[in-house]
Amino acid sequence: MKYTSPILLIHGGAGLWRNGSEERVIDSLKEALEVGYLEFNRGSSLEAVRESIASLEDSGVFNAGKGSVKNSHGEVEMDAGIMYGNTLSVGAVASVRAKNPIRKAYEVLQQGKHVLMVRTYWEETQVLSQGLDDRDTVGAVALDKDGNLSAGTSTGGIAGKLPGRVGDSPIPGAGFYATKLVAVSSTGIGELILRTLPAKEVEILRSMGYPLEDSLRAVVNKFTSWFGRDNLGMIALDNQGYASALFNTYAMPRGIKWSGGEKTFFKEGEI
Ligand SMILES: NC(=O)C[C@H](N)C(=O)O
Repeated sequence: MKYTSPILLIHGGAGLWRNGSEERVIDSLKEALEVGYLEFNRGSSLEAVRESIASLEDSGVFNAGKGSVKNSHGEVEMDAGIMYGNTLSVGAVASVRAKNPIRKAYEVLQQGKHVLMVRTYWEETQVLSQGLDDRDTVGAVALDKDGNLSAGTSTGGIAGKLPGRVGDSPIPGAGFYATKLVAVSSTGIGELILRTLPAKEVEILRSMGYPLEDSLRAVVNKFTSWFGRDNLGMIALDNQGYASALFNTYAMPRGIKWSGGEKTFFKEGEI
């Protein structure tokens, strides 16, 4: 569907969400939309993406930041990436410990010297583990009033992963991507996403002239035909204000806020 800018679209991860409390998840999405949207008053879409993701990281409800799952050594190692479409600037961190990995990714982008930094432990992270094994990755895409698009994703990865394992989330073209035309954030099984680069594929189709919704659908359908179901979710926004969110899993909590209103969904519902 088409929305009026500024637009902020976020997700809380595609998955089974078996033990997830729908109410807490939706409340956290609403809070993140609120916090992120405020940034449109003072910053660009990049800051809206950073702040909405930082809010989701702090909520403890998702597998990112405070709620990150543990690896096979019982430790937390997180991945995050952020991209500003206008300049194709990227900042990403992989296998790190920090309160807000998305802020560290933003710092890497602002410094402009490198794209991806690994294995830096800024702050010890409290492990929240109990009872919420279905919590999932978070991501955001935004379009500000000047027409600038940004995208970002943050995750604790996959529970029980080997130390040093890096997923798709900090890799541009895989876990996120943004240009002057389109912004995308992916969630799902990193080992499959890394081999197929669905965020970049959406960008390619959209830049060939296909509508955003069709581009996203083609990529998710191809992924499902290759690998089966329960492994991918994506959100995307283009510079015309078209937004879309598709997934092949049981649920993908998601929400959108635009100049005319706000919507949040857990399972069914069209963005
Ligand atoms: N649930 C997720 O989205 C996990 C993330 N894509 C990873 O593989 O690290």
